[in-house]
Amino acid sequence: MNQPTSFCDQAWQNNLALFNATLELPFNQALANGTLPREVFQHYMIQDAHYLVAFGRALAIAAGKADDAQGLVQFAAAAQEAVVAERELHHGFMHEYAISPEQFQSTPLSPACHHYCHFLQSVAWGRSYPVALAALLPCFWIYAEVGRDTLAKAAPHHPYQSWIDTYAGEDFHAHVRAVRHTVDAVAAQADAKTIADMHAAYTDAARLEWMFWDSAYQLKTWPC
Ligand SMILES: Cc1ncc(C[n+]2csc(CCO)c2C)c(N)n1
Repeated sequence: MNQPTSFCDQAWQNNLALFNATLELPFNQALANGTLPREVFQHYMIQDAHYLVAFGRALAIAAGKADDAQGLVQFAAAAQEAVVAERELHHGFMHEYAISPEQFQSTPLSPACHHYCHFLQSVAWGRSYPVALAALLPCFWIYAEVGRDTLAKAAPHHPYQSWIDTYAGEDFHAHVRAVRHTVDAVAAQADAKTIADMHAAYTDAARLEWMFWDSAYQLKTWPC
């Protein structure tokens, strides 16, 4: 008998067109061929540094909702890593791109970043552990797959090489496999309503990943 499709495999299939559209975004095309304007990467870096803190907070809340010690430890560690990654971004790219701490602090979240941050935190606070994990999964998984795709297409002597190496690297991919494994284990215990809510949360987050890059490429700010 065939193995039933896991939650993660099903979510990936359901959102494949959206993922392919993500790879086709001008931001990701230009990131791969090294032509992404410096101003766009700077804008993205500032927004992403804001995002990482909100993402870390959502992970910490999900960790507190874990129904076993393994989930607690896994997502508490991921929360710490997200914030450590944020500090590394500050000291690395922020320095390289001459973004001062004042410039970072005084730049408001773009509408897309604001939406994604608030979505993650409202799901983490207000929904069950399985639904919170499904909302957090695209952040890991889509970045890993975009990282691999970008590495395959990347021009030599790339200005954003360390970004690509972070997300295309085996360490990060092993981390993503571990998160997927936990999400599948949690989904295997969940009822049909919870699974449907998990799929909806996954798609919302995958769309917000698309919007985050699109917004960064267009240097979007608040209209008024
Ligand atoms: C908008 C946006 N989405 C996802 C990531 C990737 N990411 C951020 S934190 C983290 C987990 C642990 O470090 C991962 C995978 C990003 N940087 N920006």
